[in-house]
Amino acid sequence: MTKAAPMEEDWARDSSDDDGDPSMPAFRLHAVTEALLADLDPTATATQEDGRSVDRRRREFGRRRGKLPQEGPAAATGSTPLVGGDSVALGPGFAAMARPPRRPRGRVSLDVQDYLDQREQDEENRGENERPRLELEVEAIPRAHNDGEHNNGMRSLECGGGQQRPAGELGSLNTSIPERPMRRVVISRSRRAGGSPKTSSTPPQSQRPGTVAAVVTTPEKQPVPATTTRHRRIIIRGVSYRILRKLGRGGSGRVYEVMAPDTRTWAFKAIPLAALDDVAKRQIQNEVALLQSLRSTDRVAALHDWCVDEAKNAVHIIMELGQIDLEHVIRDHLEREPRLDPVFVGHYWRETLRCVAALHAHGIVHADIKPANFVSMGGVLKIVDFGVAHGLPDDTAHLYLENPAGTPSYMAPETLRALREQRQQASPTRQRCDRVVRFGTPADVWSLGCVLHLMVYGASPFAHVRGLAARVLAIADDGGVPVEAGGQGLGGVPVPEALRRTVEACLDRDPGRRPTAAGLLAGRADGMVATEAAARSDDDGGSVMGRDRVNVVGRAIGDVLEGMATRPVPRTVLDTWVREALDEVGLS
Ligand SMILES: Nc1ncnc2c1ncn2[C@@H]1O[C@H](COP(=O)(O)OP(=O)(O)OP(=O)(O)O)[C@@H](O)[C@H]1O
Repeated sequence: MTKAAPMEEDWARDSSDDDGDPSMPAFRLHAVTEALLADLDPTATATQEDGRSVDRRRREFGRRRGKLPQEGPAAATGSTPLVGGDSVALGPGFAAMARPPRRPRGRVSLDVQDYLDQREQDEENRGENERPRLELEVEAIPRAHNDGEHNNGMRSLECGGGQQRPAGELGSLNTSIPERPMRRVVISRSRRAGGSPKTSSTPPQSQRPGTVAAVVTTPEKQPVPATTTRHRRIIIRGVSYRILRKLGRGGSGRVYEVMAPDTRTWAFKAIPLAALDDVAKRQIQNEVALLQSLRSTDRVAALHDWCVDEAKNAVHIIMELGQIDLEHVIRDHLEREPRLDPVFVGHYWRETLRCVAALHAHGIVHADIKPANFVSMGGVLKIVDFGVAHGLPDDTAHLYLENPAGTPSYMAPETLRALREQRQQASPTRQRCDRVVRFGTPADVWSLGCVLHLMVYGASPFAHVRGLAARVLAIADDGGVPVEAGGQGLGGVPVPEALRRTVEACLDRDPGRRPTAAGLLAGRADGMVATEAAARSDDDGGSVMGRDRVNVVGRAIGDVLEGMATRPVPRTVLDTWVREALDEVGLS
């Protein structure tokens, strides 16, 4: 059976992929990996390499001037264009880490440059069979959990043929995962050098040294994959989608906007399997299964199609396309007007509540609620990313998870505490069944409270705590210190009492005392916690907006008009907006 390495795909070769993503939780970086990365001294390596390159070039010039004898077959063989890069590999300790030879700086005439490039390439080609294959071995970082026991060791993934698996067969992927998994990462030269490959002279993938194809251990011809990507296209089960742009990137994969032959646009999520262990693969299987079961739920991005592409060793998902995620909505809003805006907060608070209530009604805990996982679709928010979501067994409020996950700043204290205990208990001899965590719908409500806090105060509740470890500790602190919501919101705007109480109720350290999403929606029209104080102070019987009714109505109508001006709004959505605006001020 052919050992397949992850393929470098055309659509994935997007230089913008490499930029830092603030929504990517650094938490997922295993501590050991962090330490190893900290050990790297790329400057030193580069200096040595530069030194070697300079020597080599000096010798070369000498030879050209006839001062030194020619050596090696490379000089005699004709030219081989320098394209792609060698498969570099770093063993443990990264002793072998080498940067690609640098081009000489300064004024070098073109022919000399070409000659040097060719020379370097020849040297590399000559050494190809002599050098052991260099590989980067890093700690495997399974998606969405940071599991000490399962991150060590070497991992290899075998998968046969280039056929797509029909839906439902993800679990039957032929994988071979030894006890101590370790991810094998091959870095092509173009990536390491931080540039994109030459487009003009790029040979087919199979000829390019240094692309991942070059490290497939068997020199057999690769089968033609059922899913192909030429000219930024992806073919999924016979349907060819044109890739239009990248929408986002998360811990598990990248999301692109694609267009089907009938010109309908969709979101395409590509989840590479190569970096995942068995547990993470089960999570993806779980994500797809949940998306399938939630097809009829109007608050979830609908699954359109999916497949496992073994040739690319990835799961490909086609789903309903959203225009923008809530993280960007909030960021744009705060940039435009860094002041607490009760209309804005009220609208998106109810939208997020509705999404989460819909999931909980289906007995599902999302487990990774954060602004980036709400996407606006036709004027309403829907939830994406069910990678770590779980169905609750029967009618119980909690389930037991081996691998609780999420984004630390939005994770509930009980989950973080359990994770900490897991880690303290973890030892190579312990059984996996020891490491389970009680987890339930209140954890999602905590995360919702964090989203609300962000909208009201401009930051998540523990954002002021510097450093991830310290922040995790602060959130998990069970010293009984309640989270207090301040009286002044963003821009010094006074926070309405009900809004403040709602933040505090959702961020109650005791999961049992938190309100439920459905309960909040069923209570007041604005989805806020009903409090006596709020009821007394608000002359409309409890609406948080009561005191500034006229102003709020005006702004709500302004928002509706603004929304209509920027994009086509279906009548049903418009009706919803108007109803909500009226609800907000108690006029419905
Ligand atoms: N259906 C969609 N329509 C539009 N954009 C989307 C869609 N799904 C995802 N995105 C964008 O892609 C980003 C990453 O998607 P997603 O959260 O599914 O990836 P992930 O790898 O599972 O992320 P995470 O690290 O949160 O687990 C989202 O934050 C969002 O901006």
